[in-house]
Amino acid sequence: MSGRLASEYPAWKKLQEIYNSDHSKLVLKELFAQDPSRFSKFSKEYVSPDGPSVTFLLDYSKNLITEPILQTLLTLAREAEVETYRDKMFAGEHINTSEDRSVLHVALRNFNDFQISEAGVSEVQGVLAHMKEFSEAVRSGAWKGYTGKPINTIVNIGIGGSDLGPVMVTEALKPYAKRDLTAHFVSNIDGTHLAETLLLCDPETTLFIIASKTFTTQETITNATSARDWFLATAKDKAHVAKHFVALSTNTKAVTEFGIAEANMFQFWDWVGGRYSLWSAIGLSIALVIGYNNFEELLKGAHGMDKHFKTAPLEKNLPVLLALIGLWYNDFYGSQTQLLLPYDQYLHKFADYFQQGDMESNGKFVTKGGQRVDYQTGPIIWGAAGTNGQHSFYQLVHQGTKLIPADFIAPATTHNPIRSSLHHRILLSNFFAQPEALAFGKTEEEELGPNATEPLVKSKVFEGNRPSNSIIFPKLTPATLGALIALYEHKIFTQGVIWGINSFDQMGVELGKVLAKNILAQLNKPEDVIGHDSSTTGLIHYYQKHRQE
Ligand SMILES: O=P(O)(O)OC[C@H]1O[C@@H](O)[C@@H](O)[C@@H](O)[C@@H]1O
Repeated sequence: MSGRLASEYPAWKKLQEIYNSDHSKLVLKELFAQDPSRFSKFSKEYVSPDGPSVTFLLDYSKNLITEPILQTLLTLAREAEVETYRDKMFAGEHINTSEDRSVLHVALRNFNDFQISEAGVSEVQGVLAHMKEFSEAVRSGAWKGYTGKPINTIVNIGIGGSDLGPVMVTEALKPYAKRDLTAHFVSNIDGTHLAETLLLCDPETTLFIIASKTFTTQETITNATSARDWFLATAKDKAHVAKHFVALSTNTKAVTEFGIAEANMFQFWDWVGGRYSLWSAIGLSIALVIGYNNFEELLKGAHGMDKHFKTAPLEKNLPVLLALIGLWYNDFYGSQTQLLLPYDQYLHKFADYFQQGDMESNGKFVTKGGQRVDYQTGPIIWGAAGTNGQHSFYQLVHQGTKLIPADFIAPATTHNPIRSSLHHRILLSNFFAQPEALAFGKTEEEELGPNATEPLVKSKVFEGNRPSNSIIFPKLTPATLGALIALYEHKIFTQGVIWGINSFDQMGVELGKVLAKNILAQLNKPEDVIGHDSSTTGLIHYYQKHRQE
């Protein structure tokens, strides 16, 4: 039953035994030498079941696994009832127990395949139709600003899940963008973020999209209020707000109180988690930038992966395989982090996006049953795009003292084939070379030359045996991106079920918010600063002494 300690499952204990007795024998160079069919055994092609064509190859052969280890990991998934919990999610059961909510981002991209009865699900199509109509009106120029000019700039104001998804996807799908519609994203409460953005905007031609599930988030409401003030300083009449401000939210009351008419609100529901919300009305900025039809392709690509996750047997289920391999390093090898390395400049926000997606979902130390876990849960996610990382942090990945599993992700074809795709061939040669170097390294013997000195030779050794997955797909299309995002979403889900935690709440973000609110009320005068430790008090006093308003 999910909510149990993962360490209690028989397969977990078996994995620990295997690790203890065998891990020093798991040497990639030898595993590949012993088994010429290792690649075909440990790689799988995903082909979308229907809808827009999506294919990719997942090669997981460069991992420190054998067939028996993989089988034991799969047994662990079965003991943790991953399939049952997956089906509960798709059925709309309230698997987000702490908030008593269902978890239904899959319902946002459901094209009549899954029967889900939950309040709001039947409204999804209506909101999509509203998004289509609105985005087409803005893109065509039919939607006019208060002086009759068409919109040429959009500013999405939101934070966390109401920012990162739209930012990542609009960057990733830039080749599909309407280039004369500029999109900005303001998230940080730091006034610099808004101020610098407004310098690039004209009130007559700018549309503000206020994206907030709760519509109470301090950063977003403060930024939205300041943006409205800026707009009204020129537009004067409050009635003009209707042409320049729309809201994406579950909170109709707060939206209308802010001054945005219900007709300009795009609804979603409490069963959409913030970090799973780009598929909902939160995706409006995506639809505006790449067009509604491309947005729908993104949804369909994700839906294809949902069907795969829902129906493929565990041993062929790609999100499950990624989850199990990641768990092997996280819980038995003691790996603290997981790299996401897209060799595609358009995916330069992919790791940022899944920092929230993974770390807010699985950064939990208590099971659903309230027990403190005695094993590691969610990994630290990090990464960078293309070869940039190679010239900065890869040194540590290759020769440092830590084991850092990495996912390499790349398209076979570029959207920018300059110089007959020369750049892309160089990029991909690195995409192929890095996992090879990580896995197989370079020995002292290979390094010995006529003038070799001992320390120099040692410093040039690559121990190798550093694991990675590689994902390669034909081209970065909206549907392919949708499938890739859903792949990682379901990986996170699978790991969360095995660890017995609730991947769908985020209690850990609350304490800081409460403390900041209290401190904000004390910032005026030194004598107001009470109830803190000496460090916090000292820091606030220093600020009060040096600030200039
Ligand atoms: O969309 P709103 O409600 O403004 O929330 C924005 C973000 O707030 C944070 O504190 C987290 O809870 C995130 O999961 C969420 O995406």
